Amino acid sequence: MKQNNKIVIAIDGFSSCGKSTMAKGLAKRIGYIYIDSGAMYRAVTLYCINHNLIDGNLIDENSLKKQMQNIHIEFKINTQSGRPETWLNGKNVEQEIRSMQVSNLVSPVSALKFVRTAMTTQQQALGKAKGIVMDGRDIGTTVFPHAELKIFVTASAETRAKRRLDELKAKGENISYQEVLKNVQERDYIDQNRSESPLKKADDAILLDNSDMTLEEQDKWLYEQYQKALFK
Ligand SMILES: Nc1ncnc2c1ncn2[C@@H]1O[C@H](COP(=O)(O)OP(=O)(O)O)[C@@H](O)[C@H]1O
Ligand SMILES: Nc1ccn([C@@H]2O[C@H](COP(=O)(O)OP(=O)(O)O)[C@@H](O)[C@H]2O)c(=O)n1
Repeated sequence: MKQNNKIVIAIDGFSSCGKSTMAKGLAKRIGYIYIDSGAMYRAVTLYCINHNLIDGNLIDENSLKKQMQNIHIEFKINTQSGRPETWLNGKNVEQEIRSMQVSNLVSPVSALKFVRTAMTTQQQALGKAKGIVMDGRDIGTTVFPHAELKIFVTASAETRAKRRLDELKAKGENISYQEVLKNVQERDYIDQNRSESPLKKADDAILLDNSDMTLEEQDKWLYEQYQKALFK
């Protein structure tokens, strides 16, 4: 049911396929709130790193479970860029959460049931009034199963790794294509095979393979899907 003609838009898909770029662009164009659900899982992972809850690949699940109540995640619009930034316990962590250190640990943290329950509850609260574009892995399947528009984005792992590599290099990270490709493939595997709300296309989601699409072409395509969903 639309509330004052506002709907919920879920954009799920594989790592680094362009979900956030598409979601941000559409939200800005139609005046919706944009929520990067991945940033929330990244913020939990950063909290774990900062509080020594991860040793190698081993997560101190009992301690993390007790400390979930200490993890407060907010999104605040940067007045200069106009873009939302992720804040963890009162600190702007938008840059830190995008590091490879976080990217190498976020999938195991995100596979924990109590982490997913806490994040999903917060995500659903954010979308209560509709008028939201949320991107992630399980938005159309678990967080907003009744979303009026669901998109599932994919592209070849090699294309996605190249896109992420270019993004990280532009931010000054010194990293190899092989390292990025390995992280993309590992996270896709873990995300798809975890027992709790795994990454998979919702039956009623529209599939988009944007391997050969430009930023402009995918934005145009997404806006057309939004217009169709409004008048469904
Ligand atoms: N169609 C596209 N062609 C080329 N680069 C793209 C395309 N879509 C997104 N990108 C770039 O790929 C990188 C990852 O995009 P992002 O939206 O962060 O992916 P995701 O949110 O799926 O992880 C960004 O640098 C973005 O500008
Ligand atoms: N709704 C979501 C969003 C992200 N995640 C987890 O968080 C990780 C990082 O998500 P992200 O969207 O920031 O990652 P990228 O697609 O930007 O590489 C994913 O690899 C998942 O493990 C999740 O489990 N559920």
